[in-house]
Amino acid sequence: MADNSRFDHDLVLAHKFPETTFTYTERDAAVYALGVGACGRNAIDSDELKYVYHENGQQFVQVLPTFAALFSLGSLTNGSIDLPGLQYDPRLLLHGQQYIQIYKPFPSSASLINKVSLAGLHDKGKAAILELETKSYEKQSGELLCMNRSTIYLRGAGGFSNSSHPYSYSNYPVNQAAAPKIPKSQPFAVFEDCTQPSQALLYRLSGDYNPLHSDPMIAEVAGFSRPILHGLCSLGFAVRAVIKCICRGDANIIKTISGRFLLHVYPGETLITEMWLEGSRVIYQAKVKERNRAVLSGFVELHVTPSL
Ligand SMILES: CCC/C=C/C(=O)SCCNC(=O)CCNC(=O)[C@H](O)C(C)(C)COP(=O)([O-])OP(=O)([O-])OC[C@H]1O[C@@H](n2cnc3c(N)ncnc32)[C@H](O)[C@@H]1OP(=O)([O-])[O-]
Repeated sequence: MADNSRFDHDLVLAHKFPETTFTYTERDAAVYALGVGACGRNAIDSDELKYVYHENGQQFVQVLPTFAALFSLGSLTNGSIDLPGLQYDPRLLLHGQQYIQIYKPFPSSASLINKVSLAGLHDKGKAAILELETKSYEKQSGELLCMNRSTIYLRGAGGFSNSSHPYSYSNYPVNQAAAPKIPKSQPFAVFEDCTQPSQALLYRLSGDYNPLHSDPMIAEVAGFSRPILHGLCSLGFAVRAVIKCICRGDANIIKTISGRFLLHVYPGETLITEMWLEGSRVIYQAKVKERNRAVLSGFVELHVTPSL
């Protein structure tokens, strides 16, 4: 049992995060797109080539909406977070959820200013849950580009408050919570995609260097038979499926992305994304084919109701 006597929720809550900057280039956008499987099955895929190549030059490449999630990585060091009052074993950290609001399409390169705040902190007994909100502004125009809310699941770090009244703080609307009800009906669309055995090694080059995704010994300590895929990589695969099957390749109609990581994915496994359309909201669930287990579920909100 972890010693959480030094876990101080008031200290965590009082922490003021410094503003950080994040600069990316066209190359970063393309490396990210390859990391989440764009063009992985077809190098000339007309919906996806635009994220890695443009005939008039790299400055015209488009940026996937899930690229936004990278902007929030500045709060982490090697995939884990260090805050006064926060007591946990970084090897047991897992990504629980991600919520992204997109306010305008991303330029192919940009310098951003990130304003980070604590959006939630919960004692779940066996785990602590930390939620960080990152608002990213374009440095040049000062315009708000997107907001990320990352939920970090700290196994073994719960039990820091009175178990009859477990501590729970959040400062955002409940309807933005990530787990939608999966419809019982047949999915509107289904998309199957293979992750590569090297997927996590490629994805980490986009900035999440947590060794859980690359080091067999660390993965074993964390309770896995081998390194696991980044949650945000699985999210990238699932949202690509939505862009392809529902948005007809037009990612600019995506307004909000939400996902809850239900179970780990091993690089090399096949992801089957099932999608249901409810007006302008797409509910999705991704399963690993080899284990027939749901690994990710969430929703994508669109600016328009697609005419299909
Ligand atoms: C961040 C950057 C670093 C990146 C790292 C990665 O990519 S790692 C790779 C990517 N990530 C992964 O691979 C992680 C995959 N996911 C998992 O392995 C498991 O879902 C788990 C270990 C996170 C939780 O399982 P479990 O059996 O221990 O949980 P339980 O069902 O007993 O519920 C306990 C409480 O927690 C709540 N809650 C539950 N799940 C989530 C969630 N995802 N999210 C939020 N909350 C969650 C649940 O509602 C309940 O609260 P309630 O309702 O009582 O108030």
